[in-house]
Amino acid sequence: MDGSGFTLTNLTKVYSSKKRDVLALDDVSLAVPQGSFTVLLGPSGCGKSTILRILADLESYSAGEVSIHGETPAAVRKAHRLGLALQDPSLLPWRSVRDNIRLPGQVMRTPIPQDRVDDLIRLVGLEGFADSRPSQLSGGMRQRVAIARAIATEPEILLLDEPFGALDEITRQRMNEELQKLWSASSATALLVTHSISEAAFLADRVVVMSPRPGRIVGEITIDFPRPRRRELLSTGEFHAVCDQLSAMLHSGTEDDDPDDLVSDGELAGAGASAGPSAGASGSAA
Ligand SMILES: Nc1ncnc2c1ncn2[C@@H]1O[C@H](COP(=O)(O)OP(=O)(O)OP(=O)(O)O)[C@@H](O)[C@H]1O
Repeated sequence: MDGSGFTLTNLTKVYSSKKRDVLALDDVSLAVPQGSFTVLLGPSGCGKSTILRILADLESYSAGEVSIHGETPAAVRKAHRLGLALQDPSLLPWRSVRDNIRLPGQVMRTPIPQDRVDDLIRLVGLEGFADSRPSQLSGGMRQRVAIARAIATEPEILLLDEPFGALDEITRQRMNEELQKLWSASSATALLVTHSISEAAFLADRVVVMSPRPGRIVGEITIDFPRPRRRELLSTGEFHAVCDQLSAMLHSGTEDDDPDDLVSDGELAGAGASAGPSAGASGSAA
């Protein structure tokens, strides 16, 4: 391990099909410091999930370089050093809460000790539900199981794709406080994608703002509200100021947005070959 966290260098992703090519990421460069909590914020279609899927080795990329703690995404995935939670919790319906949380240990052939599984169930507030099936849980409870499963093997890297996107505002905020607690107790490098400005400002050490068509980074803000952050933070002037700054960045990235995300082969060839750093303003807030 080289202590460098994640590094994306001039990353370009083109989704190709017979009908058309979509330039989903255009020359994206990003460094996520080890042990940090970074949030990718942007509107729908800006390529947030594509970045996350590339890091998780679920998607290939067209040009550029990706390094996770000095290694390729494939090497990190094969070594089971990654925890992943997606918008759809994708639990195994025939397994109990306890057995879903134990699953990654079984895949790794390194069983998770029973007392750790019990601790995780307590940590995510599901005491009394260890033997329940996913169908007997609410959406928020299922997401808590998914988060517990993602951190069960104490992964070095935690990738979270809008894990609470389908939840109501109050449950979502509570889950964000829990997630922050769980992450703070670990040493994981976390990357979460969202289109919620307040969620980004609440959770992140650093918010990276993206714009769509093609997906690119338009700026970033360091957020240094002390932790643990509690919901009272949401009503402070400082928090609103950070949200305003993020909102301005988001809008600056979409003002001259071309709604046509289709590009010609010639443009794609140029995009793949260009090697300049992403456009980016950087600032410090709070
Ligand atoms: N498998 C695919 N085939 C073709 N195009 C795709 C595919 N996946 C994503 N795209 C396109 O790539 C672009 C980026 O998609 P991506 O899902 O990464 O965006 P996102 O920012 O995560 O959006 P959302 O917030 O809606 O999930 C979009 O234009 C999308 O239509």
